[in-house]
Amino acid sequence: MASTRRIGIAGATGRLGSLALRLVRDAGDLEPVELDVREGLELDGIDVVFDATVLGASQQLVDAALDASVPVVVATSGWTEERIEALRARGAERIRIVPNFSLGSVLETHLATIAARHFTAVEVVEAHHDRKRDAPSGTATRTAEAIGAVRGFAPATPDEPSRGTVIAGVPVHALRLPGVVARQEVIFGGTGETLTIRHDTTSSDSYAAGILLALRAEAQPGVTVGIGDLLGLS
Ligand SMILES: NC(=O)C1=CN([C@@H]2O[C@H](COP(=O)(O)OP(=O)(O)OC[C@H]3O[C@@H](n4cnc5c(N)ncnc54)[C@H](OP(=O)(O)O)[C@@H]3O)[C@@H](O)[C@H]2O)C=CC1
Ligand SMILES: O=C(O)C1=N[C@H](C(=O)O)C[C@H](O)C1
Repeated sequence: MASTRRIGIAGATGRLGSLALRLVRDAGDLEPVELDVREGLELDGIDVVFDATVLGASQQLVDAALDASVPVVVATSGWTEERIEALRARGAERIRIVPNFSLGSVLETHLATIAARHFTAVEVVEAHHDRKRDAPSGTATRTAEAIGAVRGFAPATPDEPSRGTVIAGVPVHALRLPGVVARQEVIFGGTGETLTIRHDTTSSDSYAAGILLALRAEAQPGVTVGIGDLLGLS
């Protein structure tokens, strides 16, 4: 009989962490262990860490997991390409950083990288609930970085404050509003036309399948970004 995988969950009192806690509790093959980064980072007996906290705590947790050779699935936003490259330069192993667990969001970013080959101008507009602590979102940052890696973009009037934060040459605009869960539009501009790729998260239930997929997956060498590989996208 296969053994139960013990999942250490950091941020289990929060919105995403409590969803992960419930999913892991309800899964027959997984067992939850609540971790509080503020109270210490004892990872003995943990098979995989799931992190849904804030960037500073996430960095501490990743460091502790690397020391203890425990794989991590990072849900926390703020892991920019620059921070991920710094992890890789340290030889980090078995870290998966997932900007967004929802299938539609993963597809949106993937489709945007296809469209990026054909357009010379693009902007990203994201909207989230007003309790979100960070801006722009991890998903928008990752989407801009992925688009920017396909080809160079240069926004018109990049230095105007109302033109957003420019990430990898792509202006990113963030809205924070009650009534929204999460939404993102990637808008490409061309000659006489625009192409908008839009994803709406209507419930945090959209994260469930991706979380379980990542927690059950065999940990990959090095640092993996996203769950595209687990969905056959890369
Ligand atoms: N990858 C994805 O698909 C998704 C990612 N996210 C990301 O996950 C993260 C958490 O989001 P969400 O659950 O909405 O946030 P919440 O604010 O609801 O929860 C944050 C959790 O982190 C804990 N925490 C906060 N500060 C610290 C600290 N300094 N040290 C240790 N623990 C801390 C909180 O504990 P306490 O309450 O005790 O302060 C709480 O348990 C965000 O970065 C968000 O962007 C969110 C949704 C989906
Ligand atoms: O805080 C959230 O809610 C979300 N955070 C992630 C992000 O920053 O992209 C993922 C999703 O958008 C929900």
